[in-house]
Amino acid sequence: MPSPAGRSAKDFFRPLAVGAPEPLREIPARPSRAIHFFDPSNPKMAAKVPQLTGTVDVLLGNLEDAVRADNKVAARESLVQIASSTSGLGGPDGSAQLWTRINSLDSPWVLDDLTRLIPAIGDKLDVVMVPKVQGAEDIAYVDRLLAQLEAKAGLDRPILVHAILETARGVANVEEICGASPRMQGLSLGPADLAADRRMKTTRVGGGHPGYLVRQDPTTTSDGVLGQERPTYQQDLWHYTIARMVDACAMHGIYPYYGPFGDISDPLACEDQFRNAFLLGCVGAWSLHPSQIEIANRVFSPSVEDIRHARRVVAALNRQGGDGTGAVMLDGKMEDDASLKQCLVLVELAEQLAAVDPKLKEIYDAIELTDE
Ligand SMILES: CC(C)(COP(=O)(O)OP(=O)(O)OC[C@H]1O[C@@H](n2cnc3c(N)ncnc32)[C@H](O)[C@@H]1OP(=O)(O)O)[C@@H](O)C(=O)NCCC(=O)NCCSC(=O)C[C@H](O)C(=O)O
Ligand SMILES: [Mg+2]
Repeated sequence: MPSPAGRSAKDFFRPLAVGAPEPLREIPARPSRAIHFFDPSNPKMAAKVPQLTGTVDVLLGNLEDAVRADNKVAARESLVQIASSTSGLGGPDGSAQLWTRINSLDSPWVLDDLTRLIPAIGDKLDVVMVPKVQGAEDIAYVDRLLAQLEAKAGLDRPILVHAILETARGVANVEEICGASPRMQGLSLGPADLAADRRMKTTRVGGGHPGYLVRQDPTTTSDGVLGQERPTYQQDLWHYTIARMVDACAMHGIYPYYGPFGDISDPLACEDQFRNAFLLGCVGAWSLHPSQIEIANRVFSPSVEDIRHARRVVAALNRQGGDGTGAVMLDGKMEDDASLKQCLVLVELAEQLAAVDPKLKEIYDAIELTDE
């Protein structure tokens, strides 16, 4: 059966242009806890890039929304200059990955974004983020164009594609978007555009809303008097979309991310939003301001307690049968093959992060298990 993008299984991993690099069979699990956005046309932000390179997993030169229309060309040119001159940025050996967010596919800038960036800095660019993706057809367009540009530039590794989920149609088509190309690296939630497209009645960039709540039922005392206290509980506006995104990504072996949290002055609520996403299966989030990098790095790294517990479960199941099967009691709780699999997700993530983050490696290496 053809894939949604129209390719049969046998052609799925064929390059889309003669001379283009072979598509990857598996998307590498490169740490990307914070995708840090900067406007390359803003001299102050551009000047901060070299010092951010050692502190963040991904630096993203943003060309789309938040870049003024009269700065689009300057942003693109500045990104070329930054990528060419910043050591440790981008490419297979970069200490920080280099991503860009191109303009939307219906904009007057996107064609020049791709035709300028790929020949100039295609060897440095790890991922191209595509905004406002509606369906597999949008990915197919970018896929073919990238293949042609890669072939022309003589690149030897494929540039990956990341889609932002920020239209109602995009959400409806989320599974076909994830499976549209072997270039698909992941998805981010774009809560601001999605809210507008859905005609939600919010005015924020991500996060919760005090009006979206559940109120406790009225209580009555034994003599039938109505209680005064009716606590309310704020609900998560984004739970449904993030859960759909996580399932679609997991099904296709690619990575889900929470997007932006616009209230820079509320680090606590930002941390909560990021943590909800982490617990639901996301691997990272966007950082819009340098202060959000530390929040994302911390939240999307498993805690010492999580890793200690996960290793204890692995050790307990191994002690029992040697092959990790069966069931054991640990701290009064049953642990079996399924909890072992969850623990392994955390242990593997810790190993991947420790490989790029020496401080974290030291912390994880120092964890002692007391059961043996
Ligand atoms: C939000 C900001 C406009 C705030 O900027 P500013 O007022 O300058 O903040 P500060 O004075 O606190 O900044 C301190 C210094 O840090 C530099 N800075 C600020 N932000 C960044 C950054 N992202 N990268 C690098 N450096 C940064 C400032 O220049 C100050 O420097 P100095 O004076 O020399 O000390 C600003 O942070 C900003 O514009 N951030 C990026 C916004 C962005 O990318 N938005 C787009 C993504 S969200 C989106 O598109 C919505 C989504 O698509 C959806 O639909 O949901
Ligand atoms: Mg948007």
